[in-house]
Amino acid sequence: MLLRHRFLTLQTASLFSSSSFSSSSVLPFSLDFRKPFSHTIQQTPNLSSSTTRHVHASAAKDSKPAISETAKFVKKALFVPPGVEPDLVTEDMILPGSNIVLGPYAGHSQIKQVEFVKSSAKPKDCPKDALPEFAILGRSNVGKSSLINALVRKKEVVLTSKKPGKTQLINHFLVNKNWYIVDLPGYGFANAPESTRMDWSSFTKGYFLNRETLVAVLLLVDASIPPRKIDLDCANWLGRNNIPMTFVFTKCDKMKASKGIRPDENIKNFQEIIRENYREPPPWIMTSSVTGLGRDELLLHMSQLRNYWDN
Ligand SMILES: Nc1nc2c(ncn2[C@@H]2O[C@H](COP(=O)(O)OP(=O)(O)OP(=O)(O)O)[C@@H](O)[C@H]2O)c(=O)[nH]1
Ligand SMILES: [Mg+2]
Repeated sequence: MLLRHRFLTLQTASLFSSSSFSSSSVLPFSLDFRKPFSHTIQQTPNLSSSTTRHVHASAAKDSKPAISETAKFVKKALFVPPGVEPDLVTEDMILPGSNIVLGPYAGHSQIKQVEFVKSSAKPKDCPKDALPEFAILGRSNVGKSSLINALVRKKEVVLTSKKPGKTQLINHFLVNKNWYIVDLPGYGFANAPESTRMDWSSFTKGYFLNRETLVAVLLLVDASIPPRKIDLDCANWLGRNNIPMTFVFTKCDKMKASKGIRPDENIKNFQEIIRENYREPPPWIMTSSVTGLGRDELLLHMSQLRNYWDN
């Protein structure tokens, strides 16, 4: 059994209902922590979900201020990690700009040291030292390499480019000598025919399916453009294959986004689709590699996933 299944598993549920994503082969999924930490929110959340009520009730009981705009924006579809009782979630446990509740497994999160280890052309060539790792996945040009540079606070640890397709190999970066960040090739080149767009999977498919040390995939989604089918197709593929993931919205600094739609609106629209199709909400977080938005929060989230995985 893959080690990552000790941490969390994505489960398939009923068929997609959204017409834009309807396909007989497309299945939604939900997050489901395995025992002994099975504190998931049970039903499809909406504005009046059980979690919301818990947040409100808890805040009222403790005479805390009313729920913040951020928490409202989260739309009450919280990601509750292992070790947290959903009934006891309070607003101050939610990471700003995300739906992620911080739990007891969160720990040391800052990056003190990072070193490039290797580029692998094939999944079987990846490091074999069994350290936990996070894969950075997303459409070409979404900002994968930039996010890694922002996380490690180095400008050029990873090459970035205006030209899509810069990252061609599986690149392993060792952090603090005990976990990896993995930069992957992007999928969905603009202008490429649909048939070749998902070719990334033939390259990285083996990696996702066989990498036992994969704690989670950070699936990057560009918040400066409206939701793309290919991103949801990718999320769906990961879900069907029980690969844990976190949605990381990038380019949230681009407030003058294309087509006059702002990042927060794009994210809300994306959330609407997610909420329609997922029984349990995956964790998601807003980031900007330009301003550093979400950096520390994402690292904290990664620390709780990693520490639980290590446990
Ligand atoms: N404004 C803004 N631009 C960004 C951000 N992140 C990345 N970019 C820009 O987006 C472009 C692509 O960034 P990369 O980090 O190279 O994207 P990538 O996903 O690694 O691309 P591939 O390796 O080709 O798949 C570059 O011009 C970056 O400067 C961000 O948070 N805000
Ligand atoms: Mg790149």
